Amino acid sequence: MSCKPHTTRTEVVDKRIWSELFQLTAEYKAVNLGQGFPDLPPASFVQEALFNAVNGGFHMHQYTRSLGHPPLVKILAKFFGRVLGQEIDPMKDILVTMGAYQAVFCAVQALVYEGDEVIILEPSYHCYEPMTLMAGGKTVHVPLKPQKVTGPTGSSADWVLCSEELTSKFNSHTKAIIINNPSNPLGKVFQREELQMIADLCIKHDVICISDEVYEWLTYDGAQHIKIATLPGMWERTVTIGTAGKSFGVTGWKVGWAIGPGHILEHLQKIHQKSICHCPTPTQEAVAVCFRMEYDTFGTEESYFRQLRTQLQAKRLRLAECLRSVGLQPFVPDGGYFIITDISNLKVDLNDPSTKDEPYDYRFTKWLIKEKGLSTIPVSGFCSPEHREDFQKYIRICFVKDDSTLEAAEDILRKWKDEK
Ligand SMILES: Cc1ncc(COP(=O)(O)O)c(CNOCC(=O)O)c1O
Repeated sequence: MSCKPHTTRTEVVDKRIWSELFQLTAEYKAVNLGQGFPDLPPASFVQEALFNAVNGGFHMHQYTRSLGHPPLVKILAKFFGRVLGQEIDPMKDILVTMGAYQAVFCAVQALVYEGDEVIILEPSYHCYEPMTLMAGGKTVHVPLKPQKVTGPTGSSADWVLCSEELTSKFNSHTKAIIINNPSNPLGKVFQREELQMIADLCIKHDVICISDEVYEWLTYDGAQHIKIATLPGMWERTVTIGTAGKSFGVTGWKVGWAIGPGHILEHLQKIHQKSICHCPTPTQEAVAVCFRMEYDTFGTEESYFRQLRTQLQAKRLRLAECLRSVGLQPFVPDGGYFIITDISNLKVDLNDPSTKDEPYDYRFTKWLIKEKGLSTIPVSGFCSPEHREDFQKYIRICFVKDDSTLEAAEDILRKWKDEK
């Protein structure tokens, strides 16, 4: 064994439940409400855009501009310039990445140095912590706390950010805060007051905000998505991250982006150029076509994003009603792809000795796959060991699925209820 203290940067990355659950889901052919991808085809105009790109001539099959396909960065600058109310230089203020995942990676790798502290609000998307640790940073976790829920249904708005606790975590070592709005897994849409609290602390302590907004178009019941980069003094210190995967229902295309001031983006661009260098040309061309079409209808009845919201709102309601009807307590999300539900009143005999040392929700989700054929995700898997205990009585369920998939899940849950 090497005598050096560290042999790899991956030693700091703990094993997460994800791949194990995906494997079990496949092995048991479970109904998959676990992983966040639509199991239905994208809109026809989206499919046509890729078809036309692939048949658009030889240059569509060769390298394009490393930092982003020119037609794509141009329409992203125009589209988000309008949304952010900001002049955006397509060549300096944008980086196209392999999904939002790589945009987060470039931001953390570029901006977090050995010993820097990064504040992460929990439960949080699972890549933030390992990416920070691999960059030599230190993660500082602030849990969102559930307010007392009266009645059979909670809301993602019941999970609140404690001002005193957040304030206490900012110090001279704090380099960045990563926020996810709307959030995964809670579906929380941050209110202006909460974003202002975060902004005030970032400005006071000269901290960068990495704002993961992949669900930016998916807010329900009139909830408003506010981009923190639009708050006074925040454009110059915010990296705003998005993805075509969740915007156009094409998670397999892996086209994401980071948008922010050139003095920050130049560093992300260097990480990208010295790691993967190029993103695929055809999918970038197709996403550019989709955004040009949406630009003309944005905010009108014909807007695709508005129609997508309506379609997903109905699926969200359907799943919430099913969960309530079988005695579960869902927290109806104001945004995103997922509903979390409290499972503490479900009495099941988790008699699998192989999982006895795992958190309760890990054990429950494995039992649900093996015994009932339904795949979900444990919420404590979105938490650091420090707060994992507080989140072990919830599971995450994806409602962005074909109606036939939702129906299969409803049958399993209702049959289970009748057996009890
Ligand atoms: C908050 C967040 N950021 C980033 C990403 C990654 O985006 P992309 O697919 O564009 O890399 C995702 C993708 N969702 O993951 C599926 C799941 O939680 O089951 C995400 O939810």
